[in-house]
Amino acid sequence: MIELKNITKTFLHKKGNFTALKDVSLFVPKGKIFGIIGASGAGKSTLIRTINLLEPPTAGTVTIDGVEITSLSSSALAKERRHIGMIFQHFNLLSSRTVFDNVALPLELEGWSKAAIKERVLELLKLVSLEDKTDHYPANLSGGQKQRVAIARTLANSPKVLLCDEATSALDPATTNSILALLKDINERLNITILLITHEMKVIKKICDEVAVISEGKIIEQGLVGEVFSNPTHPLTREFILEYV
Ligand SMILES: Nc1ncnc2c1ncn2[C@@H]1O[C@H](COP(=O)(O)OP(=O)(O)OP(=O)(O)O)[C@@H](O)[C@H]1O
Repeated sequence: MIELKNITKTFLHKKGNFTALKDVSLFVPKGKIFGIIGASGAGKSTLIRTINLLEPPTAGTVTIDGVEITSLSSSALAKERRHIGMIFQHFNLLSSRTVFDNVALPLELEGWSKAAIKERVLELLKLVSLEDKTDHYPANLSGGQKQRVAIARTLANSPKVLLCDEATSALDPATTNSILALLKDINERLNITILLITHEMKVIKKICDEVAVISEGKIIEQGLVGEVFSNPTHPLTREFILEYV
């Protein structure tokens, strides 16, 4: 479903270039939850941003559901991007819009009718258990509620893939668990493939089917979560597991 082949990303600067991703290859099967774990500065954010080409790779290809998006024109890419949802650590909601209007935004941009928007937004808010907050503004919501709004908004376009950029890192442990449970529920109910990045092994253990460990821009280990936990081959993977247990 998501295939990265030989992705390299070099940031070009006058003071010197920096290669943040080095020959990264990954395959995320349809309907699975795939986690990428790494320490600060390992290249996680850069990697997840290359998947929807927010950060175009310097070399390598990205293929989503059979479409190699790295070779598309900008108009074709804009169309494909609608199938790729993304949520962020700091939610990225519009503070001047209510919960309802935040979720409605992608549908307004697609030219949906008012009646169809209302039906869809209420359905999405029910899915994330926020039916009672439609008229609230983001400033009056908890962190977990804000992330639920962001999830509902990104699901509005019925994406095939959901990218989660440290989606629970700003949340307390109980709220983290409820958001992870929601992501698992969405994955199972809507069959959406999820790729997430995190610095916490408990996130991987809780919902991921497969995991890759990234260090200094390279994937140093990957496999099924159960197998990597029972038989880690790289010292850094062992460190992450020890922090978890
Ligand atoms: N625009 C940029 N120009 C130059 N270097 C960059 C740029 N963006 C990221 N980097 C560098 O690339 C490396 C990887 O950064 P990245 O943000 O992907 O790491 P990360 O694993 O997500 O870290 P964190 O968990 O702290 O967010 C870092 O050394 C960072 O300084």
